[in-house]
Amino acid sequence: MPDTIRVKICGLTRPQDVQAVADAGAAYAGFVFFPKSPRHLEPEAARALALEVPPGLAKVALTVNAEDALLERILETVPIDMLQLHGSESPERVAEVKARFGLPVMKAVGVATEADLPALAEYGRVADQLLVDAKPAEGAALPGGNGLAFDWRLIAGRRWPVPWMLAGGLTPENVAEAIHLTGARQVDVSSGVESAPGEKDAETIAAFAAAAFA
Ligand SMILES: O=C(O)c1ccccc1N[C@@H]1O[C@H](COP(=O)(O)O)[C@@H](O)[C@H]1O
Repeated sequence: MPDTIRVKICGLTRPQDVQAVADAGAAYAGFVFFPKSPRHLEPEAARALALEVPPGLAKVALTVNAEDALLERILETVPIDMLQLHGSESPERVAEVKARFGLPVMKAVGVATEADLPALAEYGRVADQLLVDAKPAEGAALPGGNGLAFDWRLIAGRRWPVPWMLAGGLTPENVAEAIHLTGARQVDVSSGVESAPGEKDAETIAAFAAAAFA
């Protein structure tokens, strides 16, 4: 893992979002394939955006409990570098997706209390990366992308066997404190850099990255 902070901006929907993410010096650009999300893209639309992504910026496909047919359709259409599994996929399913599709897999794990932490160690044995996100409220429509933070002190000083990203309710205003408290070397944001659900804001993306790198 490089010494500098790596930033992921998730839920890009327009060519200007790709440009803003590249200009901000982010390391990952995320595309959401989940129809309930305001950031959802069909694979053909994602392909057009992915082709605009410059080299060096990794393209991440976010899915939620996707079946093989959807993963196949995405990967046949869109040049993707990493899969982000953001549903209730079991460790066995994570291992299966990794083996079947041959791409690095990042598994999102929701955290609300201490009781959620063992899952991180468990998924850390099968995933290539972990995404430590806030656990959504009971009955929430989306398993992520809700702008909800968790108590970062829960993971202060914790380490896992694979690289991990911090997510959940991050903004330009709080990302430096989140990094300081948790020791995260990678951060992921979606709604915290939007002017409206699904609409990324270039200035806020730049401000987020600058605050993370500071
Ligand atoms: O962004 C979405 O629409 C989304 C939909 C379904 C699952 C996850 C989603 N986003 C991921 O959620 C976290 C936190 O987002 P936020 O910054 O709190 O809005 C992040 O990892 C996104 O990749």
